Amino acid sequence: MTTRNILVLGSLNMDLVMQTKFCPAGGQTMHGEPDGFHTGAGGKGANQAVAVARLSNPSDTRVCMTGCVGEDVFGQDMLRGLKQDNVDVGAIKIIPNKSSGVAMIIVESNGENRILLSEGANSCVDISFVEALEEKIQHSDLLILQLEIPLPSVQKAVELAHKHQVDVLLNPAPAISLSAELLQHVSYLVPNEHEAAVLLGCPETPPTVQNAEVYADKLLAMGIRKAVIITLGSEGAFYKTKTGESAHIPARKVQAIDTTAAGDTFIGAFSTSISHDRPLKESLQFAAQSSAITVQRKGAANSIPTYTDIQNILR
Ligand SMILES: Nc1ncnc2c1ncn2[C@@H]1O[C@H](COP(=O)(O)OP(=O)(O)OP(=O)(O)O)[C@@H](O)[C@H]1O
Ligand SMILES: [K+]
Repeated sequence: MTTRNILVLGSLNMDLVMQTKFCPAGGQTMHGEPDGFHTGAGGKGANQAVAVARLSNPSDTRVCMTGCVGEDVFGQDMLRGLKQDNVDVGAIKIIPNKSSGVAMIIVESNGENRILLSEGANSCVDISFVEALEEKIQHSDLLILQLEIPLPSVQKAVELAHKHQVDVLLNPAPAISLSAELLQHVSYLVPNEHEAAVLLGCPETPPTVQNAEVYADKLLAMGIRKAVIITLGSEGAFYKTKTGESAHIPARKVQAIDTTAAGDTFIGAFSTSISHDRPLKESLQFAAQSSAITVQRKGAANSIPTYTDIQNILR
């Protein structure tokens, strides 16, 4: 059995969530819901690393997370959580006198969210940080990236991966338009429908199952090396490869309770499967199956299923 090494370079954030009947006005102090506060480790980078680790067979896959946290309790907590999930945290840098990235989330009882982000230590993932990772990138089978760290660092990482012929999966979130210079080094581009529309300069008209192939063709034409996979929420996903293979992967029909981390689960499951050279379509079916479990559970990283959960369901 060949061991695969998957490297995730990206963000680590602590979510600080407060539930309240309504938000205080300026200058006002009020109580939130009793027991209405909780914290949860997040950031797309860390969530995707957890997803890969949980959905891999631990005997044949090693997952390494790299990025930056601050010198604070949140940073320590995030490192501890990742270690519990068997993610290698040896390449995460603790930045002195910096706060970790945080998301302050106020959830009103009518379900409306207000979110304030502070990138904190994530902004320290600069070009020199990425240059120091060259050997790690070289010895990886797949590099997973998102856009919650500075863009020049993402560009540098794809260049290093290209230099060492390492496959890159890019989840272009949050959505921005990207240069051909960056996209030409991406093997697998995995946007959701909104990110696909922004990449193509038509944010008002996201793709649907019916016309996703047109969008996938245009994204492939921007230089993607192997495949474009557009996720479509409860409609599943659509993929097209450089060689012309395409299909709609339907989502499983389930009662969704909370779709947070669905996309991260999808990417984690797909990544571990494709890194072991399983067929693309089979890898995407595994991804759809895994994320269908995530949407049936409340929460973010804690709602991502494990390899054993999937085995039990299949049994
Ligand atoms: N309601 C649902 N029922 C079943 N599967 C779902 C549902 N929503 C999402 N999924 C699965 O999760 C995958 C990813 O979802 P989605 O396209 O919403 O990603 P995303 O927008 O990146 O998600 P998020 O930002 O919430 O993590 C879909 O392709 C689908 O397979
Ligand atoms: K969830």
